[in-house]
Amino acid sequence: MKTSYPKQDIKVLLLEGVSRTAVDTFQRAGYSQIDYHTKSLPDDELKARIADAHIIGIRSRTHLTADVLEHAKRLIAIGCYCIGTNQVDLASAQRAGIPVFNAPYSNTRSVAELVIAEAIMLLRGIPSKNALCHRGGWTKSASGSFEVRDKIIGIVGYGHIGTQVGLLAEGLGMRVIFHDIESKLSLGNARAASSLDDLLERADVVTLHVPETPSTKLMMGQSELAKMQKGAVLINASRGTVVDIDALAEALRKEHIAGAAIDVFPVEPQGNDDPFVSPLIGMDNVILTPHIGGSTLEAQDNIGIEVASKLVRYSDNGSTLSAVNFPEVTLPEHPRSRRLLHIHRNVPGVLSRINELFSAGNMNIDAQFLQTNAEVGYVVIDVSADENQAGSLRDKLAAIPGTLRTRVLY
Ligand SMILES: NC(=O)C1=CN([C@@H]2O[C@H](COP(=O)(O)OP(=O)(O)OC[C@H]3O[C@@H](n4cnc5c(N)ncnc54)[C@H](O)[C@@H]3O)[C@@H](O)[C@H]2O)C=CC1
Ligand SMILES: O=C(O)C(=O)COP(=O)(O)O
Repeated sequence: MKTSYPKQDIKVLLLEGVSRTAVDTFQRAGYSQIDYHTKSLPDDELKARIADAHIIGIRSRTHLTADVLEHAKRLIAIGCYCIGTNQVDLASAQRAGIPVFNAPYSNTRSVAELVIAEAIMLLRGIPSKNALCHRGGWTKSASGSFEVRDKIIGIVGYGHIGTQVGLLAEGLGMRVIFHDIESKLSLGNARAASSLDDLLERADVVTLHVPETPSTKLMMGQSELAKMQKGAVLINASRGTVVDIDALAEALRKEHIAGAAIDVFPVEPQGNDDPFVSPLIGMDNVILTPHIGGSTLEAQDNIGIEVASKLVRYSDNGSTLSAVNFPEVTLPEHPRSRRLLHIHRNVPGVLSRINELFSAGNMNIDAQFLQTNAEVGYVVIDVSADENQAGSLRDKLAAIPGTLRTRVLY
């Protein structure tokens, strides 16, 4: 699709080594200005580079705060090449008229598989045995080694990943209980625990699958860890803010918790080769992984295509389907019309001002799509107009009070 603003002038900034499938997807769609980085960028460099980017693609490490977004004067869309979107100030992006897209399921299975592997490893005490063998030691003993069969796995956050973990665990003969703040349909024989405390008191394996939100911040602190059964194990592949890492280190030192597998940390290095610091370093009974729960080639390749396609679709066509912070509008193409986009604060009177503009210009509207949420309204107008008329309409649309952004798409 040929757009009014030439695609070769649209700058795409891709960070954190997103899959090359993302680059291919952009290139195949005609986008050639791709600035690709394998790491996240320090704040200053991020602000400098985002200043003239039209599209940015990040993973979990890059924080797009209100302050950073202030510098993003030309940004039209953000792609999170992952599930979590906590690293983006979604409200600020919305107020700036910038939709945010992610890949809500592409790495779900990868995380679930890792968690199951870790549950088996931890209940067998493998991390310590492995570490000792590497040091030339030998502990051939069944002491502290258990089958997962018939053990209880307690899943905190029974969403996409949590339910997958539950199904896989049940396939291994585990008993599944879960805790969620929403009422959830139990899959298989899973049962809802009556509370988080109830889950912690009963589970042999506690695994966390909640998003980073104010309600999950440090939800596993000293007192919650103390409520876990002596000898139970903890897995965290959600977000580093969910567990009080010092309290966990202490519970492990005291051998109240027998082992842990931790994939996410309160502070993570900016990229490979940067140093990793954690109070858990050196603990033989802890599996430490560098935030790779979702890092399988299958997942990353799919994510690359999925998120880049959503960004291309928005940039080419205006579709915001599956945006996480924005009214969702999905649109058939009307190549014989001119397409104008108008993003505005959701205040009374904007739509009538838009319609007045078109009726005053005696212009035929071929199609109009509108969606609003509490904060923002998004209108797409297909109109029979020539290039000059469309340009002048855009200027008039931009002058309507409450306007956040306006574009002639094609
Ligand atoms: N380690 C890694 O590489 C990866 C980590 N993740 C993390 O896993 C998280 C979960 O992913 P999904 O399962 O896809 O999300 P989801 O949105 O499908 O599920 C999250 C569940 O947590 C529940 N929840 C929210 N607050 C809660 C609370 N305070 N207490 C109990 N339950 C609560 C929600 O109601 C929901 O059911 C993501 O937000 C992301 O942070 C996701 C993918 C890869
Ligand atoms: O999908 C998520 O939310 C993840 O945590 C994975 O993040 P990553 O793309 O590996 O930085």
